[in-house]
Amino acid sequence: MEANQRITMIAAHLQPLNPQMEGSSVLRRADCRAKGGSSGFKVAILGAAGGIGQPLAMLMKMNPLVSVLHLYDVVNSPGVTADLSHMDTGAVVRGFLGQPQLESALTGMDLVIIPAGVPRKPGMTRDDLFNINAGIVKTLCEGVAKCCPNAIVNLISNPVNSTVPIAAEVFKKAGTYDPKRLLGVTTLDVVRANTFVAEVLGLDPREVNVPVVGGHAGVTILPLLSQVKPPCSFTPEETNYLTNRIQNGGTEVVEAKAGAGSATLSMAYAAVKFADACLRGLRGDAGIVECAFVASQVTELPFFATKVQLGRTGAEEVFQLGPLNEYERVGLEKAKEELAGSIQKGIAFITK
Ligand SMILES: NC(=O)c1ccc[n+]([C@@H]2O[C@H](COP(=O)([O-])OP(=O)(O)OC[C@H]3O[C@@H](n4cnc5c(N)ncnc54)[C@H](O)[C@@H]3O)[C@@H](O)[C@H]2O)c1
Ligand SMILES: O=C(O)C[C@H](O)C(=O)O
Repeated sequence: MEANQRITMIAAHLQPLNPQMEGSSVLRRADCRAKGGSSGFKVAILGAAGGIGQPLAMLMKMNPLVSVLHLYDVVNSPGVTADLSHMDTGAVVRGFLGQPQLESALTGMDLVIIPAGVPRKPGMTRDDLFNINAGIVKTLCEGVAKCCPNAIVNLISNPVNSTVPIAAEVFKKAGTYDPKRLLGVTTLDVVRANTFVAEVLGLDPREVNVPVVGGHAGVTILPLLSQVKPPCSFTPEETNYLTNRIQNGGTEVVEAKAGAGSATLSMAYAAVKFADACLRGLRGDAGIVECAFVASQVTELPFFATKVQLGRTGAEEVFQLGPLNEYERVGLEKAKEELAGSIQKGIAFITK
C-alpha cells in the first residue's frame, strides 16, 4: 500500500465524532438524503457557547422559522453544537470554532445575533466592559460586513449604548451600513418592565406592554409608565419604585449571581423574543413592533431606543416617543446626557 493511501485511511478513522463541525464528517452531509436549509431563515449566533449563547441557541433551534443555525465561538462551540444537533427540531445546526472559521459561520446568513463578550461582576458598570467588548464587536462586525452585509444584526454585547455605534462605524467604513439592519437589543428592559408592572398591578405579565426607551444602562433605561397597555395609573411611590427597579434590573441579577456573571436565561428569552420578531418581519408579517436601540432622529442623538416597526428590510419605521409626563421628561433629559457620552465613545473607538 502506498504511504499516501495509508495516511488517507488513518485520517478517515481519526475524523472527529462531531459531523456538524465545519470541515469534519464521517458520513458527509452531502451524502445524507435530508437537506437542511431549503426554506426558512439562516441565523448565526456569535458567542454561542456563553451564558446567553447556549440557551439562546437552544431556543433558536426550537424556532420553526429557522432552517439553519450557525453557532460560532472562540471556545466550546463543538460541544454545544453536538448537543443541540440531537434535538429533533427542523433547524440544521453547524458549529464554528475560532477566528479562522468566522467567515464560514457568517456566509449566507439572514440574521446575526451577537452575545459575544465579557459580562459584569458586582461593582462594575456596563461601561467597564468597553475595553474588552469594543474590540470583540469590531472584529465580529468586520466579518459581517465582509460575509453577510445584508444580514440583520441583533447586538446584545454590552455596553449596548456604545457597541451599536461601534458596529455602525465598522459598517460605514466597509461601505455596507444600512441603519435599518443594525438593532441593539433592549428587549430585556421591556420584559422586566412588563413583569414588574404586572406584579404591582396584579395582572398577568403577558397582558402588559411597557414601552422602554432611551438606551440600555442605568438612567438611560427609561420606562414610559404613562403609556403602559392596558391603560393604568400609578402613585408617585409606585412610579419611583418601578422606574428604579427597571433601571437596575441588570444589577439586581449581577449582585444575586455574586461574581458568576449577569442575566443569561432571561436574556436568552428576551433575545429570542426579539429575534423571532425580526424573522417574522423579514417574512413580511405586518404590524411587528418592538423596542430597540437604533439609528434615530427621534431626539438630537444619533441613536436612541424607541418602538420600531420590523419588516422585510429591518427597522422600517422608528416611532416617536409619544406624550410624556413631567417625571418622564426629567428622566429623558438625564438619559440623553449619559447616552451622548456613551455613543460618542463608541464612534471614537473606530474613527480615531
Ligand atoms: N443587551 C442586553 O440586554 C444584555 C443582557 C445580558 C447580558 N448582556 C451582555 O452580553 C454579553 C455576554 O454575556 P454572557 O453572560 O453570555 O457572557 P459569557 O462570558 O457567559 O459568554 C460570552 C461568550 O462570548 C465568547 N466570546 C468571547 N470573545 C469572543 C469572540 N471574539 N468571538 C466570539 N465569541 C467570543 C466567549 O467565549 C463566551 O462563550 C456581555 O457583554 C453582557 O454584558 C447584554
Ligand atoms: O446588567 C448587565 O450587565 C447585563 C445586562 O445588560 C442586563 O441588563 O441584565
